[in-house]
Amino acid sequence: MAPFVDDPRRAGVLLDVDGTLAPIVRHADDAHVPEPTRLPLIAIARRFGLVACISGRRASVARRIVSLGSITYVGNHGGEVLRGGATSVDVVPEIAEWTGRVRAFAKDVWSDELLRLRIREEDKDTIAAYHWRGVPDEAAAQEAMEGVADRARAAGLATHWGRKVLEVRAPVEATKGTGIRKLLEAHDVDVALFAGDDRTDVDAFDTLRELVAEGALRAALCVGVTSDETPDELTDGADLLVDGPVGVRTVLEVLADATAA
Ligand SMILES: O=P(O)(O)OC[C@H]1O[C@H](O[C@H]2O[C@H](CO)[C@@H](O)[C@H](O)[C@H]2O)[C@H](O)[C@@H](O)[C@@H]1O
Repeated sequence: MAPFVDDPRRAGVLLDVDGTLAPIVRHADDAHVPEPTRLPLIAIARRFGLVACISGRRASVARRIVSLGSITYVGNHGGEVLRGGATSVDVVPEIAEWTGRVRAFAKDVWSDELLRLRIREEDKDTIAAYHWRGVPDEAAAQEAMEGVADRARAAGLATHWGRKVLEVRAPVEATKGTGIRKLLEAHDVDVALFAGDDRTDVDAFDTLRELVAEGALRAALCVGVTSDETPDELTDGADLLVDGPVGVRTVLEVLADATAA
């Protein structure tokens, strides 16, 4: 932690939201960041050169979940950004062009069978997400989602699997890594850490390491947040593993306490 707390104004703290700041819950709409996590987050947001959330959520929804308006939110896995204090979201134009096709696919693919399996849709504007956490038969739901993913790819769309969620997206290169790269180009920091719990977060790890190799960062720290659903690639890619959102809270408290003076 020394490179981060020695000169916090030259350090970036980048955080995933669901499963990292906000505990995983059955219904996506119920997610929130607990107050004991928000408190050190608010403290470091005042002291560090860059604090941002890099989420698979829409940027505006991520801001609602975290409930801190002063920091920047990169949303939809790098597809959009809501800057600190801003009221409008910037969407990657090439992705925005696909919104109509993603929506048309989502309408076309929806069926009585998906309804019977109790699969839940999440409309993320440029992304259609399908959730099956806690449905009566999760295995059957996941199998049905394999069919949806096949159809999406056949329609020229991209698919991404997360924690009991399938996402159908534009076939445009946008990841948490591309979002972080753009963000760091606009912020003069020497070191950055990222904490995340899912496959999409490994892109962020990779980009931080690329930035170190390119000389754009002096050091990076990749924090993997573990659960009973941790993908192997996240464990393999992490420099440090912490146990769930409570472990992340501890990291934030360490950063806040060490920079309090
Ligand atoms: O990148 P993140 O901020 O971690 O967002 C990833 C996805 O998070 C949400 O889904 C996940 O959290 C839900 C609430 O705890 C949970 O019910 C679900 O099973 C998880 O997959 C969100 O709904 C997705 O849109 C995000 O892509």
